[in-house]
Amino acid sequence: KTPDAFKNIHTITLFNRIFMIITKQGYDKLYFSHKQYFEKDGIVKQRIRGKWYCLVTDPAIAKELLLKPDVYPKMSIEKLFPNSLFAEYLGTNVAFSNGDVWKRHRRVCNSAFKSLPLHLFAETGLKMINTLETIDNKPVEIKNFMQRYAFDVLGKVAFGFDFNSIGNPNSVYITAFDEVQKTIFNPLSLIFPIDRVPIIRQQRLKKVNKLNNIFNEIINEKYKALAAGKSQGDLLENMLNACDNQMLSDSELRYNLALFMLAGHETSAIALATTLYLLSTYKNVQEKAREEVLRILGDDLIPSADQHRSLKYLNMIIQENLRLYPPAPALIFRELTENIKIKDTVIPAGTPIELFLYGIHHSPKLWNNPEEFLPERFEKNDYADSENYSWLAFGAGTRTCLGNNFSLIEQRIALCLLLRKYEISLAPNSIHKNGLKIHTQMLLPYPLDLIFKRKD
Ligand code: HEM
Repeated sequence: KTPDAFKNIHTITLFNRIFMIITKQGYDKLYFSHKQYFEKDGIVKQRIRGKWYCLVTDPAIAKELLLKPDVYPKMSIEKLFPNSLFAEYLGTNVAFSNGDVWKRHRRVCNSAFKSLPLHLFAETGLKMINTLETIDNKPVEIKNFMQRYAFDVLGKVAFGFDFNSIGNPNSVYITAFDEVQKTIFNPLSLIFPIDRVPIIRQQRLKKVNKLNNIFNEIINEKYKALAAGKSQGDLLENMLNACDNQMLSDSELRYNLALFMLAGHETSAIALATTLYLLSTYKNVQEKAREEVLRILGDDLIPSADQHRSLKYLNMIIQENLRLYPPAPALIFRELTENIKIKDTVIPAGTPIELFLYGIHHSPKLWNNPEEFLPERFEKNDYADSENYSWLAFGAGTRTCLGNNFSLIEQRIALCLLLRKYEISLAPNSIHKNGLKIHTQMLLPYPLDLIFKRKD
């Protein structure tokens, strides 16, 4: 029986949600097919495994939830996916913990992310552009290519390790990661917890263990390198230095490395793929961005820290892309420890709430012509200016994305290198010629072939 509190809130039926997942419809469809309710009430509900969950697009509620993490803590993975391999793989980490445990993890991670090693980003960027050179003028499936670039950036910058997936698409590392990603991060697993079936669990556990062994090996190699006085300035090294007084155990370190791979790989790759799609479609924007890159960088291939800040137009493009196609279209569930009032409805304590930022980013109440790609709308604002909670691509408040600068550096380096060298176009007869086609909850575009024609 639906409790009174929920009676007036529109329901997305379980059938509807399962149908969307099976037919690979993205979060864009979820918003547009229920837009009238999101716009009228700022909230809809769905019932999963006997419990009501709410999806919220009201920016005032977003502010309330994000500014009071103690009242609205993140729901633990164990509660979200009980006994799942997802929970086992990610353990206790900085993104899913709360309170003092989160503070301890975040302190160590903050010290690692504080000074990002630009030289390691640059190294991987140059490798990426040199590989592209060998496929000059032929269609490149850019989502996969950018996944490999983002994977190698994480390897180098976060772990000081060369995964070499740009050089070798079948590298054992990316294969091990993909296998885990495909099997344990399945959107249907929230509804059907098939991980608990013993035979399936055993098969999947083997894949998780294989990947965990890779992470353990990386940590051990790093200990040895540090003992031998070898330093690269990567994040793992900074974390180990910050852990002198045992703030994180080895397994907690591993859980965080696994989390960085999860949080920072697909997100950045999607952001780059969708930006390149936009540049290939809006040639005037591409030309203006190229002109800025050449003007600010001169003969430098990789932007310096100062040049990163001066790339104003490129930053506007990146920000507008993250508004239109937020790679994390919904935040991790928060669990209400107090009742919360939305319009005239009181949502009772205990209800899981998901901030649906795709809906916030596309709301006509918050944005003029929300479906249009207009980098100029960010002319006067910068990333920090999300005061009205209408732009939340990296979240907000104390739980804001730890890797936001990491990803922005990675994106700017790739875009500078590509814009300088190539004219970027959609491949002829692309399925995306009338708009980007997206699938799954992560806003992944369907295979996206682009042509990179060398500019002389
Ligand atoms: C375009 C790229 C990225 C996007 C759009 C993105 C988005 C987000 C968002 C929306 C959150 C907040 C989640 C919430 O409040 O529920 C978040 C948190 C987080 N992100 Fe990112 N992220 C990106 C890249 C990265 C990278 C590259 C890393 C690491 C290398 C990273 C690591 C994290 C971590 C550790 C948290 C949890 C922080 C905490 O709870 O204290 N992210 N990210």
